[in-house]
Amino acid sequence: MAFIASLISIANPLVVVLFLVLLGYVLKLKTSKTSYDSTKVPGPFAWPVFGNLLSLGKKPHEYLTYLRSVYGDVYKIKMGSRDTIVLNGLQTIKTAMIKQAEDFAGRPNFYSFNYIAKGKSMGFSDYGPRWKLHRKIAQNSLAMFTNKRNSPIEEAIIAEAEVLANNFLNTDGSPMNPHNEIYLSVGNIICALCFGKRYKRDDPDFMQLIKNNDEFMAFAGAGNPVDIMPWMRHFTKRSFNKFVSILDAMDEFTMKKRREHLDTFDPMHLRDVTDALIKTTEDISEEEKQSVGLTDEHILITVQEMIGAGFDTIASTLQWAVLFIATHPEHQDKAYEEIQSVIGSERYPEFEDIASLPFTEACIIEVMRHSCIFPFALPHSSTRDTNLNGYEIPAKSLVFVNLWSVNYDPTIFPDPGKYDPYRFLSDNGKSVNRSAAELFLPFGAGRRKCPGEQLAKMELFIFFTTLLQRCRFDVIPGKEPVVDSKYGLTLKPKDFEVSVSRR
Ligand code: HEM
Repeated sequence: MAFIASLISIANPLVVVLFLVLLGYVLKLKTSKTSYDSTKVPGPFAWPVFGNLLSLGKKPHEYLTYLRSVYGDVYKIKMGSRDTIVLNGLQTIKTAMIKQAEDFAGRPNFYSFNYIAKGKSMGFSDYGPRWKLHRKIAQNSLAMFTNKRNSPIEEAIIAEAEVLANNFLNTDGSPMNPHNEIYLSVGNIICALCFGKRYKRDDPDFMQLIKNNDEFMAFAGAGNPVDIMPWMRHFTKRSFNKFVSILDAMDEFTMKKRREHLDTFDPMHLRDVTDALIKTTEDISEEEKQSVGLTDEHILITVQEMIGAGFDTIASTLQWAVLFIATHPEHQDKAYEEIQSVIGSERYPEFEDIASLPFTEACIIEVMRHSCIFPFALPHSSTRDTNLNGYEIPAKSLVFVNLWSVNYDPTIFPDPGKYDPYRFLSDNGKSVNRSAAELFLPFGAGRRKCPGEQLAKMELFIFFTTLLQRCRFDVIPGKEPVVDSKYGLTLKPKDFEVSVSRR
């Protein structure tokens, strides 16, 4: 009691009131009778106002995976005052995302989602007829340029991989951080896809796009507290306005590109995703659009989504790839020998080589498992009252899909912290073990599964194989990289340096 009296004498009355409310809350919890109901989702104690936020730590995916061992595959935490269901483990996540696909295909109504792509994004909008049509349009416009054999995008990736390998080799064995060059190359592929053009590194438009993207990632990666505690918008106005101004710059950039495209648009010759979307606005009838509430603005702004989703994801994965390969010279040499025996050094790798390079492909699959760049997919929401594994889940619950709990499940992948491509090779080592590769879900599953999977696989394979064909990556003695991640919108490796020499 003396402690409370001295607290009252020194503290701000508001803090004291808050303290007493918390104390009352804890005492009430301790004294109230708990009646056990097996259909109620279990979970840890949550504080008022902050819920479990303060326990998440710097690596929320690791903490939430630990909670799986206490509460099982389905449990509840509070993000601020918001109930959040966390789904863990391969079978439970597949049941929710595939068997009960409609029940869990929603997105939460986060405050910041109203501002991304002027609130007209496909990826951040809730499930329903408008989303379905929007998703179909996005998927078709991507597929037009990424699924075809000899697609122009494949040519652009091959050319850009050569640029990347040469720029690495130009460092002449001095210590280098691969981050910037990888970002510029991957950014150029997104530009080729969306705007039909690869840029010189110092082109002003290209530099603007990279700047916008960097700022967006830095801001969004730090998390928007207003999403889970909307009342905080009154205290974070200045930083939220900064976020909105970054989004405005991104809108302005895509509008400018759209105007340029409209000046030279030819419906018989679609050059890129922007053209494909312009044509879609003409092809779909007004009645169909109106019946679901989709506008031309929704359709055209989809290009911004491709840039946002297709840039950081692939660039982060490639950085991880360089890190793992430099720290595992035995795997690097084996992949190099495989590439030499199948492709040699006279021509550059193409996507169809993937079928003849099982070890190299296994190295990439293991990069995706180990790096787990999306530990929680994107936030989901339940679309109706439902039941999962015997637990009742109310409509509109915020749902986190813990993909990390799958990639790092030791019962599926023994010693999960080890980079081991052999996990994904068949016993005779002559082919990829496809069943093993299906034991984790890097692109999510079900209705919201990533529509960029095909492009991502093509890009990762061509960049990775070309780099290994041309370059040797070594760690720098005395400056060995720490294999660890920075938490953000995607998990990225902590900064590291390697040296590059010619093969
Ligand atoms: C290594 C590369 C990539 C990985 C690991 C990845 C992974 C993911 C994951 C886990 C999701 C969330 C799924 C969910 O919410 O359940 C997602 C969504 C999405 N991804 Fe990717 N992605 C990659 C590359 C790309 C690329 C290249 C594009 C497009 C150019 C793209 C476009 C999208 C879009 C638009 C969504 C939202 C889908 C929706 O809500 O319906 N992604 N991705």
